[in-house]
Amino acid sequence: MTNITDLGVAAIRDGVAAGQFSAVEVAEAFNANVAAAQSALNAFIVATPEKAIEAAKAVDAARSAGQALGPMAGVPIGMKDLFATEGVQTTAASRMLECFVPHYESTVSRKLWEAGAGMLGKLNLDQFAMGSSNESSYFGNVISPWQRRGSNAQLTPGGSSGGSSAAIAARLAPAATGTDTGGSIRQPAAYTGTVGIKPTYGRCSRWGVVAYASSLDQAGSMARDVTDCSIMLEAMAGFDPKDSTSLDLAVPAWTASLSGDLKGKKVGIPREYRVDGMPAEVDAIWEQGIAWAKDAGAEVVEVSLPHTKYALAAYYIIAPAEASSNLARYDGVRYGLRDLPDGAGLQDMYAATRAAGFGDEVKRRILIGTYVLSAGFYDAYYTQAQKVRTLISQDFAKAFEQVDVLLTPTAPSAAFALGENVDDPLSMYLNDVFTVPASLAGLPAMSVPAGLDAQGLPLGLQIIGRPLDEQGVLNAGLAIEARAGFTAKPEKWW
Ligand SMILES: NC(=O)C[C@H](N)C(=O)O
Repeated sequence: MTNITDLGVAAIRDGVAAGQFSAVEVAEAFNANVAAAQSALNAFIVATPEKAIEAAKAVDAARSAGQALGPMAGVPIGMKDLFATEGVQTTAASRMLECFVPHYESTVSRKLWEAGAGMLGKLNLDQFAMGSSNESSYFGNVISPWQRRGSNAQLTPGGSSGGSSAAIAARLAPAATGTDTGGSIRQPAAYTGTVGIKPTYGRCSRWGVVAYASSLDQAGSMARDVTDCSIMLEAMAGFDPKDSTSLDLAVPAWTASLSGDLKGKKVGIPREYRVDGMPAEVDAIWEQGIAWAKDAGAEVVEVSLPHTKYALAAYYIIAPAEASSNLARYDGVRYGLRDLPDGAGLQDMYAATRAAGFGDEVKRRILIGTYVLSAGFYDAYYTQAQKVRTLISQDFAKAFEQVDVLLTPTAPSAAFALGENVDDPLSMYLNDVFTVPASLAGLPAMSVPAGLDAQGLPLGLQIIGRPLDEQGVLNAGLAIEARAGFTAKPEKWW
């Protein structure tokens, strides 16, 4: 029999339901992989093997009693450490929240437990989800299970959901939650040969998710194939009165309607995504993706998204602006770290707490955000960026009059080495060039693994859909997945 830890969400759930193995056996197998990989990969901030076993026992008992099982029954998952989990440390990979143990459960995680999933632990990430490489984590960066052929240089698993992507690729979890503000699900998925979907803004509740940039933050699912991502997203999504931006819409039966047949569909190729200096292999995989879309029956047409070149700049104004406001709550008074130097007054406490509790990248964004919102610069930066955001949304709306989905590379390169961009924030931000436009427009988008580059590293293709058309995105993803036949996995060195 195949190793249990090579199985995905659907296979585990169906195997447990059919009695091929127990949920406890599954949880034990993944718990063992988590423990064995921790010192090498650092994918988890806290492992919770007992939680995984507890949930598995409940599923096994329900099965024995002949009760109906949920859509994630018996599936142990990793939880990005940005989701509040009752009684379990929730850090956002920061010193500020190192000792924060919530008294409540985020809506998304609660829904997953209700669907029968169990928690393997809290996954590492970039601090407050700010970053593209995982190097801003207070708990040390995650190390990708992937390595370049013939090299043991350590690579990034992407970010900010890098613990999630690394854990899935290394078989420490069959699936994991992610959050995506400007690419944090899609880019790590692309770097690790995994699948990740960010749904339409408002599909998943943000209640109980540590806030970064509230008008952009969106939870989503990450797994090893499109079907598994779809199953998990269905369990996570849905209206939540506790989140004022949550969409009051029923969750469609995406998984039951999955189809990789693109006959009658139009796939758009945005001209402006052909940027100078992109590695030839990224271009080549994009061409390959176009051929696969045609093979699946789609008509492929070129479209224009004329304001694309302003997206990155607008994102790195809007996201820090919102972050500077959201992170004002960490003042040492209410919760989180408090640094109260001897004889200090209130202002000194604020300053000392924030100096000690935030890492450099978080401070950089608070500074940028505060600057672009300040009286003299608000119109020049923040208002301009909001106008650009509207233009970008209009570009997409126009393109979607012509086509059903868009196909692009997910990232401008394969995974880079740790340390390579860490002192150069601008080149780090450039990683997000293909992912931020869909974020600014609140559109559903996913990354699907498409192949390996010459160094043996995964490359991903991005599919962007109309608002609320997760189905169209998933179907196009399935069509690409079926043709890419991506089965590569990292060679085990940890
Ligand atoms: N959170 C994200 O979506 C990651 C993005 N690279 C950022 O730093 O904002």
